[in-house]
Amino acid sequence: MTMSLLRVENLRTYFDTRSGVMKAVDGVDLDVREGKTLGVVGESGSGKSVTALSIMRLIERPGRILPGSHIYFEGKDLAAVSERELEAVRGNRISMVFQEPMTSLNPVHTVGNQIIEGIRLHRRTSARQARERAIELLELVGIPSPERRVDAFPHQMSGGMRQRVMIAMALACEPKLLIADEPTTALDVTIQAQILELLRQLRDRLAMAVILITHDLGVVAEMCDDVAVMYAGEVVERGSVDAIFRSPQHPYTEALLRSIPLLGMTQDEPLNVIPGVVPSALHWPGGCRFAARCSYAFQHCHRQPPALVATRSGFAACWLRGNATERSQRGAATDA
Ligand SMILES: Nc1ncnc2c1ncn2[C@@H]1O[C@H](COP(=O)(O)OP(=O)(O)OP(=O)(O)O)[C@@H](O)[C@H]1O
Repeated sequence: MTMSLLRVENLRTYFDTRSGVMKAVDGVDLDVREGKTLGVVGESGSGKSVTALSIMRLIERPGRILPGSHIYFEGKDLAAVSERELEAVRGNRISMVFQEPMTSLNPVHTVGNQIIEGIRLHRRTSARQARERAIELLELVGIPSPERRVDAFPHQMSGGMRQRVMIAMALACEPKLLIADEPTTALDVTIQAQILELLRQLRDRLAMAVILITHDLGVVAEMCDDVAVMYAGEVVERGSVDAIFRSPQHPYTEALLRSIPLLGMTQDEPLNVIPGVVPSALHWPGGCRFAARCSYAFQHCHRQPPALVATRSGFAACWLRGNATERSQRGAATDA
């Protein structure tokens, strides 16, 4: 059994907007095992990015992480530590790679200087040593002629190369956990595959854990050990990829799996799209949030929210799955 590296419990992140309180993340539990990859999947707006940003405590006003949220990592609750303590973790023990490298890289500095800045923020090294380490990192992420590329500016590189630079920056301090939020969405399909392959190699070589946020269950199948399925600000199912792909217990997971394009399908064959839309984070429905789109829903589903309880594939929040536990006991159920 692999040890837990990160445990998120009852994470709630709300945004106070003019129209009301957006309950973007509303009681999320996650578990990331040491050296393993957790895929976080779900439709747009389900709260994946807000969850990732909350783990790093990068939520800015009007957003707030609510009391009672816990982010346990290396013996600390990151939801409760001081900003100063957090700075020692961020970019050092936990790093993040975002979707669009051009918005994260500074256009007026060379990529080398940006990597060096990251290294020197957390490590006492001379400028020369840091530059050598930057070249080493560029080589590690597969950038050709790193001695020359270290002095290049972001706009002189292709999208794929820039994403490699972002990964190099994230790895500068050999983090125990890398959070990658849709790291390949902005890239061409062939480059996407290369970046995912690079992430997989680096995870094994550096023995780090990865949280991979994606829309794409095909990517989860290839890359991840565990998966958490998010819907409307909650995790509705989680467990090992093998078990959940073989035997999904939540109707939403089932529907997502049915919507994966299969090899050999022609472009004009319709995919199984899930009818209906995700409800608004301003007004989550009172019962199961998926009930309005669920073909199995019965009356009770619309009234009472189901708890996340143990199933044969992991944990699922569905009244069809022997869900006798009330929501107030959710914590106990997820710890079981
Ligand atoms: N700064 C903000 N102010 C108000 N609401 C926000 C803010 N950031 C996110 N939200 C809301 O939080 C909800 C969750 O957003 P989030 O970006 O986490 O979804 P996601 O699952 O990552 O979607 P996508 O796959 O499109 O990135 C959305 O309803 C979004 O509108």
